[in-house]
Amino acid sequence: VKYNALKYLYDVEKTIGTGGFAKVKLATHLLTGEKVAIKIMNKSLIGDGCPRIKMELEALKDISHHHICKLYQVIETKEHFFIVMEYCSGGELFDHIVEKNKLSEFEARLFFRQILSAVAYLHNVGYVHRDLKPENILLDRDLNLKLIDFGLCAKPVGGMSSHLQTSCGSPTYAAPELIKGHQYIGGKVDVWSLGVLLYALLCGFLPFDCDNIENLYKKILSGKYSEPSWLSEESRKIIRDMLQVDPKERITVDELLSHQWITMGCLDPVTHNSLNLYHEKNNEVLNALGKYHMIESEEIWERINKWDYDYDTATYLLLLNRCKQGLPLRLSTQS
Ligand SMILES: COc1cccc(Nc2ncc(-c3ccc(C(=O)NCC(=O)Nc4ccccc4)cc3)c(OCC3CCNCC3)n2)c1
Repeated sequence: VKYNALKYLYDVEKTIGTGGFAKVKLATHLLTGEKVAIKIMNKSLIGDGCPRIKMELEALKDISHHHICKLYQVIETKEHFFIVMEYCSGGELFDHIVEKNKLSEFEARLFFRQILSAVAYLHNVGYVHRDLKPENILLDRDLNLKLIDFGLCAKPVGGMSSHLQTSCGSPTYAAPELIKGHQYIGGKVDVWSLGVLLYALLCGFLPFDCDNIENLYKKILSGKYSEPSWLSEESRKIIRDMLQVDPKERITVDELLSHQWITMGCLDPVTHNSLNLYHEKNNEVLNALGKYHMIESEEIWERINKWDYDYDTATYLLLLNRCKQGLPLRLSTQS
């Protein structure tokens, strides 16, 4: 199927993922030749004026963190939303763990610190993820982690403390209070999922797993899981701190940032700060764009600095990415 809205802008290639409402296609941004992931949603499937999509898109526009997949462009037509996102060429963390069976404590620490900084940043800007699982954690070409929210979960408007009723996310990683349908604090739900995630990284299998949902729920509500012999005392402790059934007993994200397991090996505490400057102005990229369009770079910046998430935004952000990796800035003329 050819999408007219993408013609002359992107060369759409294979499908790399399909979810409930959406499918994701690998594509090439024609002006820069960079790979992107385009999440295509059929409006008729989503119905009711798509408020959750609009909420997610507003969230994504606010988010700029080196461990969260970047939004490049949004195209809306009568029947579709096209969400152009950063493409992670390393695939899913899940496949990476499966292939390595389990990670050493050192490797798990490096990965987990990256996920923790992404979640801490999200909470700091007032969003809760609520669907943290290996399928939603991707790897870029340098094995840096990139958090995504493939499942399209709504984000709380009222920031962290608002009690959220809507339950979403896969039960395997879902906190006890979430599956009990109780009122819950979003941030605490993410900590439970982080605990399940770290357990999976260190053990190569899940703490609560079952062939049927009933027993899975019972196990999660019991909070009982096995501790394999190879787990160090510190690993057991941080997992225990996160997999507390009672949210009030559960460690907070802020406490996790400087947990002894996190800083082991003389590592600094994890920070929620992003390495990306918000709406960063980069003169090297502006000069390259100015030359290409034969316009003053200041005038280019006037357009870019509106952050309309149109093709210009995508081009600027893709070139900014290349510039930060020390790669040459190229603008293809065959567009
Ligand atoms: C090399 O082989 C491979 C193999 C597999 C993948 C790749 N690469 C690759 N890169 C990029 C994507 C992608 C990025 C963002 C979104 C998204 O929906 N963002 C929205 C979003 O992140 N909201 C949000 C985030 C944080 C807070 C609030 C809101 C969706 C998809 C991808 O997808 C494929 C799926 C497949 C099923 N499992 C999940 C990934 N795949 C490459």
